[in-house]
Amino acid sequence: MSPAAPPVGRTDGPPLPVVVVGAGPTGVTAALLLAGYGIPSLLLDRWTGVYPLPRAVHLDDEVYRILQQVGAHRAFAGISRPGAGLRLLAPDHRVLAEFRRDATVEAHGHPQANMFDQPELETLLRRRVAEEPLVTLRGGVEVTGLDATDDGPVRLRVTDWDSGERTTLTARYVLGCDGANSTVRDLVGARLRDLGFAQRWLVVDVDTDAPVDAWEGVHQVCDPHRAATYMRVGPRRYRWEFRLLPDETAAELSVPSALHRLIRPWTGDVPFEAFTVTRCAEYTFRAGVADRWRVGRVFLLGDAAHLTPPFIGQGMGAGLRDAANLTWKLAAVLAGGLPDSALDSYQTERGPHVTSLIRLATVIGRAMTEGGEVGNVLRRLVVPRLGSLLVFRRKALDSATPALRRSVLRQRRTVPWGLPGRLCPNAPLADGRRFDDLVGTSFALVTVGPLASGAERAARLRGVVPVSVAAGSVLGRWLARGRAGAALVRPDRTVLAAGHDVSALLAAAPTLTPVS
Ligand SMILES: O=C(O)/C=C/c1cccc(O)c1
Repeated sequence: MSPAAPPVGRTDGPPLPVVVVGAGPTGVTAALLLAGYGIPSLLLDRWTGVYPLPRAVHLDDEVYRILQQVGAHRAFAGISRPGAGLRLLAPDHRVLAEFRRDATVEAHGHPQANMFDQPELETLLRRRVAEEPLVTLRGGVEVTGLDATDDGPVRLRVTDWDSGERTTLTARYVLGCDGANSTVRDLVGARLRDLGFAQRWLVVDVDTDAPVDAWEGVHQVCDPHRAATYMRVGPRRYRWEFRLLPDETAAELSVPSALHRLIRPWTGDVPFEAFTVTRCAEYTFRAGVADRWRVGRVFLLGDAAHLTPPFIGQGMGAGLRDAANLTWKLAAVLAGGLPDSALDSYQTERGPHVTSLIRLATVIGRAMTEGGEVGNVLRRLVVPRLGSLLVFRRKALDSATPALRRSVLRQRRTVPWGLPGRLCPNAPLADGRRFDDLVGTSFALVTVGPLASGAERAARLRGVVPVSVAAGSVLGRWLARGRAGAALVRPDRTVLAAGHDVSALLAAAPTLTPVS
């Protein structure tokens, strides 16, 4: 924790630019991204340290790019291991379908699937916070009140858990990243819309140096009698999840003999004593999306805005995607380069994206658990054909997740093959760097061949990084596939606009640095 919060932001001082409530992965990432755009923030959390128990275990290559943007990718490489992919298995563990993930790094510059231990990730993100002068972290405090009007600063009442001292802060914007039971969501009157999925599962985390001789990807056992998930998370760490049947309690399955029976299909003859169970707890996996992600100048991010069952490993990443989507816009608004109304695009863009991933996760969850014996027959027929679904289908240069198809930032409707709304690949460039290394926190204009000197000057004046590529290069081919000669790419790597008129593309780039 930083020694003390700055005095600014109290009601008697100038408002803070941004207060972030919740210092989990989403909140910390949002604060670090804001710092990258030069925006100071105060990060508040109920606890003083990192929550010690494992939760999320996977992120994909798109989300890895966000960790790169906050300078955490090298440390993350040290604590994560590439995942081999996803297998859907029959009750007898025969493989029904396999979706391999690539540990080489073609589209986004990082392995496609990455397994990790969440407390380790949070610890390294906190280390980045400690290095970052623009982020002040205050732990042990709770937000107990919020007054949000549409145009004035937000007033937050904050209570210190130890001393009971109450402070009132003001902020121009507040980001509620305070998780599934979000206080901020309640205080602004937003509601989580239930998407009709609730299943009780037993989550078992294990530490061992005993060999677990299993395929190094995620195993999803489709079995209405005992659906299960298994995956290796780290050199010594393993996760199992078992669906609880309606009449079962977590307690009865948590005793060593019952646990041993459950994990034996993977551990074989290894004695149960070789495994240290670090957590064995019941979770209800739910699906839901908040009705409003913005109320005045308060925004909801991460689990405060949406809940996803874990079956495709996209839960935590969704929060980091929220942070990447919102923070550059907030920076542009605070710099005077975009109107406040541009922030409405946050829910417009992120809502459909996260909803489609939640729906896919629930489809997988149901495919694993429902239908009895008839379901088992159907699964044998249908599951091998799931490869046509997004997330499962990963071709070179494809994104893992859908394009952002709706946005108030774009005037025209996009066409299915078009680049707007898609992520620009983090492709290698002629000088050996990759796209993200060159572009950093700026807008970029990707063109085939160099820009004319006037256009290059105009780009630099607007803070847009020109990226000229050869027609046969990865990005040159990507532009051609999108039937465009140039693409304007936002700092969150999403294509804002594409076409052939470079001046029109440049004019669409907002200012991210203060307008004097
Ligand atoms: O699709 C993948 O590569 C990973 C899927 C995944 C990851 C973590 C947990 C899961 O239940 C699925």
